[in-house]
Amino acid sequence: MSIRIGILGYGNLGRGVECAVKHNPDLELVAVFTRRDPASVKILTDTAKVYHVDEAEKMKDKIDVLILCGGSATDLPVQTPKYAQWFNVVDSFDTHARIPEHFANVDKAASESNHVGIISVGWDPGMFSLNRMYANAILTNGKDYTFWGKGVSQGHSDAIRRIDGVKDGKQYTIPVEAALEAVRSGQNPELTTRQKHIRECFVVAEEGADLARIEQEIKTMPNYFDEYDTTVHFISEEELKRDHSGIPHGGFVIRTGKTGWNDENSHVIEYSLKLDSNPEFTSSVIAAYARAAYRMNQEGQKGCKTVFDVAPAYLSALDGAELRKHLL
Ligand SMILES: NC(=O)C1=CN([C@@H]2O[C@H](COP(=O)(O)OP(=O)(O)OC[C@H]3O[C@@H](n4cnc5c(N)ncnc54)[C@H](OP(=O)(O)O)[C@@H]3O)[C@@H](O)[C@H]2O)C=CC1
Ligand SMILES: N[C@@H](C[C@H]1CC(C(=O)O)=NO1)C(=O)O
Repeated sequence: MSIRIGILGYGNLGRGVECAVKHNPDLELVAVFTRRDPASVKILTDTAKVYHVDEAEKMKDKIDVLILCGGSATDLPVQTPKYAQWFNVVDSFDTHARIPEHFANVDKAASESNHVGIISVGWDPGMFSLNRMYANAILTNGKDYTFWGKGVSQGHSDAIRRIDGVKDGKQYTIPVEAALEAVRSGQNPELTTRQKHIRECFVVAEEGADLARIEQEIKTMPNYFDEYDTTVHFISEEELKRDHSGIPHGGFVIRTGKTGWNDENSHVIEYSLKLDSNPEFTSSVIAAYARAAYRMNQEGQKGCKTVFDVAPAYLSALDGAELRKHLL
């Protein structure tokens, strides 16, 4: 029997999840929920329907896992705990500084309703988090670094679009070459947040909007831009569509460490991603964790989980001997 999936929020990530479900034969898309007029939202899966979010609770017995695809800046802090009352949920919440608060809110709702809520699923947080954790557990005497880009951060782009007077926008994260070089050459440098990345924003402003205010709001935005050197370019909708239509990204986690009685041996662990489509890759991770959420709940588990709490076998559509073929 297929695992019945619902999507709440139909943007880049929502479209990516719809596509990821197609690539997972044991998953079936049942419904897409939106805050907009459902008639205005066109999906590509003809066996599913679009509903207004107000209809979601009525479908709690028709959906095994609801995937929250809203923005982290303002949507998920409200939506994930709300819908965890009625569903197993998975989200991609990535406002790193607010994850503890989000975890507590989702854990309360999911525990009380006997559901599983897996938060902060994707690549960072998500797969990069897992690899940082593995590397630190293995090379206890070491140092690690995370670099992203050059690519489009969906979280930062969503945060820009939420600013009053912004019609559309995209944010590129760009690693600082000197920092990359110092890490790769094994200098183990101490680097501040500002020394590792710069952020470049391309913004389409509403007619008559106060551009200086928008630029200031972006540059001083806590948890997103205030610790970075950020540039803001105001462009037309046509230019954004023509020059910035893709959502590529990537990056890597690297940890160097030493072993031996006198630290005589050095080791390097590296995990890297090169993504044509940030949303489609993120959605592929989410689809695997939706499978896990369903299975864990079927075993009687409940409450909020992160990628650290999910045994890898829950993620795979394979089991038993087929799964163990990955050991070979
Ligand atoms: N952990 C990780 O590694 C990653 C996390 N993310 C997270 O995913 C979040 C979502 O990113 P993304 O999907 O790019 O954000 P979008 O801005 O594309 O979508 C966010 C929400 O906005 C609404 N929306 C989308 N398009 C429109 C439109 N044309 N008009 C009006 N409303 C619209 C949708 O809700 P509705 O349908 O209800 O209107 C949608 O759920 C990011 O904020 C980021 O935090 C992303 C990538 C990686
Ligand atoms: N959550 C990020 C995924 C990675 C990319 C990123 C950044 O460019 O700052 N941080 O984490 C996203 O929304 O794209």
